[in-house]
Amino acid sequence: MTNAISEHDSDASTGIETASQTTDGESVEEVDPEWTEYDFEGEAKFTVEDLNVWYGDDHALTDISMEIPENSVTALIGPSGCGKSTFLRCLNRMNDRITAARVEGSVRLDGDEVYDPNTNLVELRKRIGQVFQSPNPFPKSIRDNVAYGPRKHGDIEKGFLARLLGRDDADREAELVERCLRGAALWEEVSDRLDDNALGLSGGQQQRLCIARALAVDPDVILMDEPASALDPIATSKIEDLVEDLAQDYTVVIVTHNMQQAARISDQTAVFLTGGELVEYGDTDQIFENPRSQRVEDYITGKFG
Ligand SMILES: Nc1ncnc2c1ncn2[C@@H]1O[C@H](COP(=O)(O)OP(=O)(O)OP(=O)(O)O)[C@@H](O)[C@H]1O
Repeated sequence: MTNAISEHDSDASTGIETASQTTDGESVEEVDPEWTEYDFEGEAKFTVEDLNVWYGDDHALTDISMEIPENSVTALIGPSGCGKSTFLRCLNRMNDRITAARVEGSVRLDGDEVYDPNTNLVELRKRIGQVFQSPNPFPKSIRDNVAYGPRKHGDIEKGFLARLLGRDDADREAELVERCLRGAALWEEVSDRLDDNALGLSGGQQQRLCIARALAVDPDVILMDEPASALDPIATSKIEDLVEDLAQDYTVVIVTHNMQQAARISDQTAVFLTGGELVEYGDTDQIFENPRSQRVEDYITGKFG
């Protein structure tokens, strides 16, 4: 499968690198559309076409077109301010919450247009879980954190009223809490204190709890924005192992500043560079061992960024 191509005017037929002039006369390598073509086996979970985002007059993402394969880990890397988080937020329409943000283009999830005015945002965000940079559990028990989404969406009925109406799902809830905590590799550490406050957990445990909370609404996709940046190396390594395991059942898209982490855990890597451009996208091994763009090579080898 060949993904859509960005619309820059470079010479794709020859694959020869071209250069354009910036306003200050500096020569900048132009993006070759072939660098963002990515052939992969299987189905695309997301198909992004001609995506542009502005914050007021600031053009944060420029003509992004790419397909994200299902049941795999896609890493988004690039220097600070290149639009990685903005791109992630486009996938579940979290940019809708930012008044200054304007989004144009198309994002399809399993073929359905995410930006269709009739898209049900509650359903969309049930299908797309999100984990943020800093762990943000609710100040409630471990159990309540995991069960929060299913209770809110009415998938689990619990409490006095549910008991009165004969709809108490206590067993289903216990099963769900265990399954999600196991899915987030946390069960062994907390199974004997499910009613303790989640804020008493370590940072790494809290982040895995947030992953368990995301799993509880049965999503297809998990978006992660630097989920390990606030964690120590041991907690980071647990999150990395977990991300690799999650990709067996979920489509994971992860923003990371840590290039070694992207190289370790992702199947494919998208490199965004200044100006909000997707400069190169492909198999992670290829991107790190044999990048086609000089700018990507310079970024990966630490010459800039
Ligand atoms: N809420 C916002 N309002 C206005 N401008 C924003 C907003 N969020 C991001 N931007 C701008 O959009 C551009 C891209 O930001 P974004 O946070 O997506 O980049 P990033 O690559 O994720 O950066 P970092 O790695 O530092 O988190 C930046 O110029 C940023 O200042």
